[in-house]
Amino acid sequence: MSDNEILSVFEKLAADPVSDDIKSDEATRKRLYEAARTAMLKLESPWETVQRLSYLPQQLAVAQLGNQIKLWAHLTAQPSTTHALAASTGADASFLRRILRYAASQRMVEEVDEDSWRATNITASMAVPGNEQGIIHAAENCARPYLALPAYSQNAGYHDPSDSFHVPFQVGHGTKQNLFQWLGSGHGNFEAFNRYMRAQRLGAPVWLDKFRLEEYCDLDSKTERCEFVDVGGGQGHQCEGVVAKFPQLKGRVILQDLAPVLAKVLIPGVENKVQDFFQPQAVTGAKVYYLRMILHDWPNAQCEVILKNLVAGMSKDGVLLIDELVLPRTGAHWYVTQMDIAMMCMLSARERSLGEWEALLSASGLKMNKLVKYSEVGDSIIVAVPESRSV
Ligand SMILES: C[S@@+](CC[C@H](N)C(=O)[O-])C[C@H]1O[C@@H](n2cnc3c(N)ncnc32)[C@H](O)[C@@H]1O
Repeated sequence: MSDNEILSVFEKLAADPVSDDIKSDEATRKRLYEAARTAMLKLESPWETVQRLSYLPQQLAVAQLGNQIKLWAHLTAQPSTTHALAASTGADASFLRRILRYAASQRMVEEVDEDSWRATNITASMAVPGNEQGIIHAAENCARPYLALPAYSQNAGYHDPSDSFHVPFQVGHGTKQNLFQWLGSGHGNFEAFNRYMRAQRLGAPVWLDKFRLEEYCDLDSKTERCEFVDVGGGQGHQCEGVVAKFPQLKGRVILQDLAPVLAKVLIPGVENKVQDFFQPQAVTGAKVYYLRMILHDWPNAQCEVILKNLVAGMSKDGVLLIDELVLPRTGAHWYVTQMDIAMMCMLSARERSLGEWEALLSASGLKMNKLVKYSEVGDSIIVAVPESRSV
């Protein structure tokens, strides 16, 4: 293909609306997105690189501000003018024009004409309630720790942190508490954290679509036995999913987390039980203990405590389901690598490769029985059983 042909393909892609065929074919859309993203980065000049990196935090700040004044929601509802938006948001027109002009240059909105704007796919995405919470969580809880990584490392040495009380988080927020203590004692934005944890995988592949939970739970159980415990289950969305998928499930479904998290959660068919996972597990002998995005929050030493507490409470036929990312040996996706750095900065934690998972399980008295990968980027269910078990 000649340079001119390449140019016309890219220009057409940039100018035209995304075709319905591409929109309805997620695999092709993703391939195109990744290819265009890589191509853009390959084309970048040194000046463009420094501009992109230096002003990156502005995107997050403007995204949050637009949600604060419902700018994105107003524009998603209908195209509008600077003055009409000033009237509906309460912001000054001159201030708003500058925000909108920046947003248009990032395709967060589209500039139709002078002082005339309409929504893009990005405007609408920013206004989705779960994404709005993600933006607040990133801006208020995470951004300072990320930016503190160099200062922290210069002082602490350039190695993996291993203690959640000594990570960029403390430097960024000027605190001695770790993330969960800090959020739980009224700092930062706990509500945004909790609501984003619930929403962050909306639209992403769901483990229950690929993993056959019914092979591990007794759907017809007539006993009081607990069939499913979501350990550190947050707002209970996975318990909710289990109950919705298996309405016939008779056994108990239990949601565990810290008291402030469970305070406002009420899901029909799900029992709430306050449980600190660093303490012995109070619900013993359950069929399935499920941990989603828990172990990636902690360094190995704490993960071992969490896992050993579960092993001690497991009966002969119980299993542990670990719902986490598994890093490939090479070519990890940007979603996974940015999550890994987030875990490092916020909690001294990490995403893990297959070998790292196996080592952690073995150190905790467990072994991997099965691995079911349910997303392209590596979301997986690791089925683990006590090491002493024969299968
Ligand atoms: C990253 S969130 C994951 C929540 C949920 N499993 C999910 O997938 O959305 C980590 C959860 O661990 C909980 N947590 C933190 N420390 C805990 C502890 N010591 N005992 C029990 N839960 C804890 C938090 O309150 C939070 O709900």
